[in-house]
Amino acid sequence: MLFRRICNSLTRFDPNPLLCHRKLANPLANFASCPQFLNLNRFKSLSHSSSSGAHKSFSSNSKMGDARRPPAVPIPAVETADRAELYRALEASLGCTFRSDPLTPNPNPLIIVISGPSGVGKDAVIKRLREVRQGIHFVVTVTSRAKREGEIDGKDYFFVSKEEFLSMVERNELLEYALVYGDYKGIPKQQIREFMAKGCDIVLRVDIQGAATLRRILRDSALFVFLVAESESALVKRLIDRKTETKETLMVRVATAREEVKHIRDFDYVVVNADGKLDGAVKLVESIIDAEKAKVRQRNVVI
Ligand SMILES: Nc1ncnc2c1ncn2[C@@H]1O[C@H](COP(=O)(O)OP(=O)(O)OP(=O)(O)O)[C@@H](O)[C@H]1O
Repeated sequence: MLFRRICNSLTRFDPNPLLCHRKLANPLANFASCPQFLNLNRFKSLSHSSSSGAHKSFSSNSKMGDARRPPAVPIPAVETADRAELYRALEASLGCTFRSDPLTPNPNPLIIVISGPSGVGKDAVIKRLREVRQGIHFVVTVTSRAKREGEIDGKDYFFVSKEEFLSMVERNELLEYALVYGDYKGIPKQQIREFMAKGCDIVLRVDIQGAATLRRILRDSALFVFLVAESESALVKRLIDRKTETKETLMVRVATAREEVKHIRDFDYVVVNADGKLDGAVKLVESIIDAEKAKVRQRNVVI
């Protein structure tokens, strides 16, 4: 008898719940809504429309207790009913159709600022990160410094004259710029906008001074990662081995590096790039990005 009643109530509903968009004919009128699922939908629509881009939490009015009310339509025994049968019975009992679109919006594109003392391995980490991770765009900075051997214009930097650089500053085309060791370096805004619009995460490589300026401009809307070597001695050896410095610039870079480590507190994360362990450092940076993507309250950057 009970079994026949269940069958009768189930046959009144669309046999394919995944294609059923209309409101199910619910035999129990007072079960016209299902608060717990309406709350999920509210969560979705709030998140999608939110100007802050932050994920919203469930409504505090959520009556989770409703889910534990005795089902209005009998639910078949889980041991004997097949999945489709149970699914339809749950929909019928709750009086709504289960939606299959994602419950959470896509995470916001991130701006990841990677900084650290000279010679710590910023370029090396970013180069490897780009090899192993999809969907990130490394912003090519504009610089007035001379090209080093092996560097490619438009790939490593955009090399421009001092005059050209200063006219970009006048046209407000740079997010941030600075005079570093006698040369100008700046971040073109347009490139960031273009790639964020495509959904890419943006990686910015800046020195400590640049990171401090970016922090003032972007505040918590960007992610700041500080790279360090495992020790001061390792950092100095790395700079010497790179063979790109004169003895004068080497002195300046080493002296500056000692000061720069003190700025670590202005960053969100610190990553040790230990000698011979470049991949480990890159993995940690990737984990940080992944964790940021899973955050309920997303960073939301506007350039
Ligand atoms: N984990 C590592 N182990 C060994 N060598 C490394 C490691 N990371 C980077 N290096 C080497 O250290 C040197 C400095 O690295 P890199 O040029 O990437 O530093 P940087 O922080 O970008 O420096 P700068 O700010 O002066 O441009 C390079 O020769 C690089 O190959």
